[in-house]
Amino acid sequence: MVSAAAPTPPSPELPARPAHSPAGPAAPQPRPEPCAPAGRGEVEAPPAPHPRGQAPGPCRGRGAGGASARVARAAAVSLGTARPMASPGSSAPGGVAVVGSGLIGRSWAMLFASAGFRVKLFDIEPRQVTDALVSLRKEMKMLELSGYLKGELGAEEQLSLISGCSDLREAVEGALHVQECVPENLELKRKLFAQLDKIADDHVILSSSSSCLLPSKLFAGLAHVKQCLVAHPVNPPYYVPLVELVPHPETAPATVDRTYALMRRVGQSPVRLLREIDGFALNRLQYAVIAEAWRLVEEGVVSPGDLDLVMSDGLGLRYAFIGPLETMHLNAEGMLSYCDRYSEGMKRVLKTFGPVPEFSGATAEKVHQAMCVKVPDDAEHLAARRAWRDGCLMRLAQLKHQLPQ
Ligand SMILES: NC(=O)C1=CN([C@@H]2O[C@H](COP(=O)(O)OP(=O)(O)OC[C@H]3O[C@@H](n4cnc5c(N)ncnc54)[C@H](O)[C@@H]3O)[C@@H](O)[C@H]2O)C=CC1
Ligand SMILES: O=C(O)[C@@H](O)C(=O)[C@H](O)[C@@H](O)CO
Repeated sequence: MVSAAAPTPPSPELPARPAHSPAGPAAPQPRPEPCAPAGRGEVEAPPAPHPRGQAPGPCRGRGAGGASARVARAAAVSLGTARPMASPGSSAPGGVAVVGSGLIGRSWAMLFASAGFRVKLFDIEPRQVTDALVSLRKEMKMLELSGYLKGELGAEEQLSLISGCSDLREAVEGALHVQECVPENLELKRKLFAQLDKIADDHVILSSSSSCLLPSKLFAGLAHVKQCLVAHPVNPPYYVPLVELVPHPETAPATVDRTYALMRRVGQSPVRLLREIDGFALNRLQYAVIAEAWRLVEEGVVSPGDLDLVMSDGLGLRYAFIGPLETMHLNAEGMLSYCDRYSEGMKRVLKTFGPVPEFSGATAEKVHQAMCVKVPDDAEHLAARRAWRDGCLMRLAQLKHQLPQ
């Protein structure tokens, strides 16, 4: 097992957090006690869904203390999801295994560590683990320097919770949650979950980060299918809190409840899909938008640059605070009023939508060239633009927490 590599100088790509920020750099905290002997602290049952639009913030106060935790535990007992808490006096929430140390796995590792979880990183390519530990250190030190590190622990404390593993069984041993983050390939994921199925005990949650593979295909035939679900993040998960929880038809309700509670505890904003559907909710919405964006450019209606401005300087500003249904509700005298006023127009326009694009050929070239004029597609420019994007997302998240809901 390897731990985070030697310190590397932080690169402050993020704008410094304003002094009045409510969530300044985390003060050094005592490192949480080792997990209880069972190695599995429990995450309480899901708290009441957070008030509309009030995405949970960076983790604040964790462990089993406080009235809200007692209420949550009582709920856990009633839900039958309560399991032995960590030993008295220790608030260590237990261990998480991240399988696949690429783009998404690294972000998950940061999130779980920010909430005090021990994180074991595994990858089929050992170099991916060592690279991950180096890049996590750089990013977390930079976040702390600029005041955007999540959680109560300092960067060094959080980094000390993250370790690399060269053996899958070792990574999963003692974990209360496994987050799979391997490439979006059904056979690859099924092979991995078959391995996890042989290792898992009857308590651990087996979760996939899949973008849109159906749980009924991912987890078919597994002995621990009741413990399986998809927890689909949005890139980059550290900066965009939404997580879609998508159950297999046989997923136990307690599995969804425990994952919901875990996601809230690490500061994410989980939503529950009541049944599986190809593409889940986020990518069905996203692909509907992408498809019409593509058609508008392909048909010469608008340039790629102006198309993106329609979202970034138009719809996207509103959607950062209210969703499409509430937008309708507020754009008239309530939803019914909106439907009275605009449904005929919506149906007329929707009937003009063209076929599913191929996303290839001349249009792909045209859009690619337009994107490269703005962001050249070499690694350095792409990384710099992602850093700029992440800085904007962090400031937006900070603003959302400061605004009354
Ligand atoms: N990149 C994105 O924007 C988002 C991706 N996702 C999903 O997250 C998952 C991972 O995506 P990325 O992190 O972007 O991929 P990635 O390619 O950056 O990382 C995948 C990692 O898995 C490792 N790997 C491959 N086979 C493995 C195995 N059998 N056991 C352990 N490790 C293995 C690879 O070495 C690599 O390090 C995919 O299912 C993807 O659809 C979800 C939301 C957003
Ligand atoms: O866009 C995202 O961050 C997520 O919805 C994803 O699952 C993937 O990036 C997806 O868009 C790839 O099609």
